[in-house]
Amino acid sequence: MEGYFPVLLRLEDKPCLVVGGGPVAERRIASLMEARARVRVVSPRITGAIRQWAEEGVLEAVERAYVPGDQEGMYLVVAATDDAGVNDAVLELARRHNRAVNMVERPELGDFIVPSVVRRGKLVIAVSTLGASPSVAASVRRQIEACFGEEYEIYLDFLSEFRLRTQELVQDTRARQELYRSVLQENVLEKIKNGEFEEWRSRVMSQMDGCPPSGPVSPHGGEACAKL
Ligand SMILES: C[C@@]1(CC(=O)O)c2cc3[nH]c(cc4nc(cc5[nH]c(cc(n2)[C@H]1CCC(=O)O)[C@@](C)(CC(=O)O)[C@@H]5CCC(=O)O)C(CC(=O)O)=C4CCC(=O)O)c(CCC(=O)O)c3CC(=O)O
Ligand SMILES: NC(=O)C1=CN([C@@H]2O[C@H](COP(=O)(O)OP(=O)(O)OC[C@H]3O[C@@H](n4cnc5c(N)ncnc54)[C@H](O)[C@@H]3O)[C@@H](O)[C@H]2O)C=CC1
Repeated sequence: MEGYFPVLLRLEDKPCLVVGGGPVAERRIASLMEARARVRVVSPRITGAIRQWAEEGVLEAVERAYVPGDQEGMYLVVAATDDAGVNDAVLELARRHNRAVNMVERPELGDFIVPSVVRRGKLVIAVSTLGASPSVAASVRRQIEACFGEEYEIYLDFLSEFRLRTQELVQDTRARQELYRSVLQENVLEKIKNGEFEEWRSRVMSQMDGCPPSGPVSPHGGEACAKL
């Protein structure tokens, strides 16, 4: 189980097939939908949650045994049945068409494995033990969750906005980097936690807006357009 390439895959609107409709399939479907993939699930039995998603129209559920034609046009495939023969057939056909497959019961045969994930808005932390122990992956994930709270979502949204604004307003690369570094030195996470953030943020952003192009501003709350 070596030689994996960790990536974040863009799946928005991509057709993805999940074969099988048990609890493991349900977990895969939930994360595919979070990535806004177009999910088709094929399985004679489906969990209550999958049924509900189908009724809400957020996925397509085909309630019968898998047939090869189900894979047509699919970008990515999850073989999640409890039948090794079916999972093998899914894998074999997908290989012939260069589709990426996740094999939930013998992951070493598939093309990718699914990590345990912490999401705080734009902060995404994926943990994997490469299948050695999913329980350890979940335990590490819980420890990380305790270290990186919800405040990171607001923090990264702000940094993203600040970065775009500085790119628009400050042409000089060095000045831009200095400005960005100085905002990183501000204790923004603390401000978010103790309720001072919104006021500080609007002050910083309105200083930015009031500046002539190329005029750096100070995020310290000092004078607008002051040189750093
Ligand atoms: C290879 C992989 C599949 C892939 O993606 O290709 C895989 C494989 C297998 N898991 C098994 C069992 C369990 N899996 C979990 C939980 C999770 N499993 C997940 C991922 C992965 N599991 C991939 C490797 C990830 C890595 O190692 O880093 C998570 C992260 C994501 C998700 O599945 O949604 C999610 C945690 C989410 C979270 O909480 O953060 C639990 C605990 C629980 O359910 O609470 C148990 C029972 C306890 C135990 O066994 O540890 C079995 C044995 C089946 C059997 O023997 O019957 C196999 C098959 C095998 O090992 O052959
Ligand atoms: N990757 C992981 O995290 C884990 C993997 N597993 C393994 O994953 C497999 C699935 O686990 P569960 O969802 O708990 O199993 P499950 O037995 O609850 O569900 C199996 C599903 O496969 C469907 N199925 C069976 N034959 C089919 C066919 N010909 N075409 C389409 N669908 C078919 C069934 O209708 C059912 O919905 C098991 O083999 C288990 O060993 C188990 C636990 C965790």
